Amino acid sequence: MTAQFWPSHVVMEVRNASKTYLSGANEVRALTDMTLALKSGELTGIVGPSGSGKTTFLMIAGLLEPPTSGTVHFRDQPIANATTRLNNLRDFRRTHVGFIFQKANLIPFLTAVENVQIALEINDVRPKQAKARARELLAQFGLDHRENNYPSQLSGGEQQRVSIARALANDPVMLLADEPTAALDGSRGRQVMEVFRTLADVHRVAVCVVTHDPRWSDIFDRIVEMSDGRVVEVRPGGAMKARLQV
Ligand SMILES: Nc1ncnc2c1ncn2[C@@H]1O[C@H](COP(=O)(O)OP(=O)(O)OP(=O)(O)O)[C@@H](O)[C@H]1O
Repeated sequence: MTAQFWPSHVVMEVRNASKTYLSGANEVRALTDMTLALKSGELTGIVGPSGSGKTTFLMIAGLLEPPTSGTVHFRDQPIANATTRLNNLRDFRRTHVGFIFQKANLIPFLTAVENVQIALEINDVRPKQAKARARELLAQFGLDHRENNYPSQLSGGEQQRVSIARALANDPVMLLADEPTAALDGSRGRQVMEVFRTLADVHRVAVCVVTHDPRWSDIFDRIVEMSDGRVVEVRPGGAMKARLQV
């Protein structure tokens, strides 16, 4: 039996969430009554025009922004709503959620290996083990020869790969990525998407990727299309279609 047929469960669910930002005197409605569950072992792509609320959804699902109304549930237990102090969930985020943003956001005065290592040490992994794990992760992304370089000495694509290694350091149950391949060339981009596919299939991580790039649609289980702060369509991606045809 292959991994993809193992039962999956809902890891994080955003329920009936709306989000309004204040922009000067104006209110901007970024999400309207959005419900979406992210399941273990599932690779979800989120697509939609600029300003449709994709990043806002990731921020709410990742407990970096509270919804204005609605709730976020972790394994069926409510974990956040409009009144939750998200600072109190910092430890929870560190141990359960991996984030990858458009920009790598590495710490400039730490080397590549130290940038990954620190994510482990914050979670009480001993320095020696943390370094070994960090080196292993960097090697997986073809960065073994770059581990002692500082971010300013790395290309944009290399920096992004370090940030992916950092996001995976603590074995998150959920990985949220916002345009992770935007700074990568085609083959590096595919390599990253294939890592996400493996994380979902083998490690049963719930992976959710915001992307504008139509080349990856074959690799997703499902594609969620957003428009104007709402989900307008959920369709099977290529991975799910391939399975249905087995
Ligand atoms: N911090 C903020 N303050 C004010 N308005 C915001 C803020 N963040 C997002 N918005 C607004 O909310 C709406 C949704 O933004 P969001 O970034 O979620 O869209 P997106 O689909 O991710 O866009 P893109 O593809 O351009 O990244 C937009 O109108 C945006 O301008």
